[in-house]
Amino acid sequence: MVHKRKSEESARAGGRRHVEASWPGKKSEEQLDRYLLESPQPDVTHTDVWRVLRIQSEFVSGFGTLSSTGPAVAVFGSARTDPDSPYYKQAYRVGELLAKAGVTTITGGGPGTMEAANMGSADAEGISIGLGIELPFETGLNAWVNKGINFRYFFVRKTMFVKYSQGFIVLPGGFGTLDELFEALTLVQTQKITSFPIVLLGTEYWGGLVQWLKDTVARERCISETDLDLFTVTDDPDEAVQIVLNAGRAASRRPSMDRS
Ligand SMILES: C/C(=C\CNc1ncnc2c1ncn2[C@@H]1O[C@H](COP(=O)(O)O)[C@@H](O)[C@H]1O)CO
Repeated sequence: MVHKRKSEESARAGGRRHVEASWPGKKSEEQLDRYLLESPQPDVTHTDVWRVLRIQSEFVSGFGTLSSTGPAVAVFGSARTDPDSPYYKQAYRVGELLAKAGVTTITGGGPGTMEAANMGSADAEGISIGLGIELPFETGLNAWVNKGINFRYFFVRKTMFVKYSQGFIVLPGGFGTLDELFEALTLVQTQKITSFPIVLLGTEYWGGLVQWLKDTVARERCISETDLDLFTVTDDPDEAVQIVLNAGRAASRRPSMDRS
């Protein structure tokens, strides 16, 4: 069982959380952000141009805050995972193991799986980063993040996950988790990033998707058979962490791993 109260107190009392950048965002601003992703409309097109500066500043702020990040692994999974769920406990264990190995845990900074991984890391005295996202329904960073940033743009935030982590461990999740998983798979498949381990934790949960990738996606030649080797599936958090750490060590012996 995880020690939620103890760790909440230690995270809060120690004042270790450091939220670097946050944009509270008025409603009208949020609406304009939504327009950015919609088809061009005459009355807001000119604001898109100015919005680029806002996007740019989010990149600058993210790079600035995270540039000192040491070895790190990103942990993903459902925002809705209940503390009683076995997935929650697994995420906690992943964070704990990473911290014990001297590796930073990076999550989306939200509830559920993210909270569990951040808690496991914080309880083991690790560096526990949360890359939060501004949402119409505000959830805020969880209490176990000791270094946090709030992003407005998902695509800026996703760049940070890839740039500052050595691999992804992905627990059961919904659209958000699948988005993060498939972004990484696409980047590795297209060799935009190399030596990037991706581990799926939960054979039962991921089994159907993996089978579909094999039986339909690969068979229809929408991916190649070798693309199925770009990820590993396990039920063991220790093995998941080991796979990512071993791959990281192997990569660090190679001359270049530039993800800029
Ligand atoms: C839905 C709820 C809260 C949402 N809060 C989030 N905070 C931070 N990051 C989030 C949040 N929701 C999704 N994410 C990102 O996507 C992944 C989880 O998405 P899923 O659809 O739940 O699988 C996660 O890894 C985050 O990076 C309150 O229930």
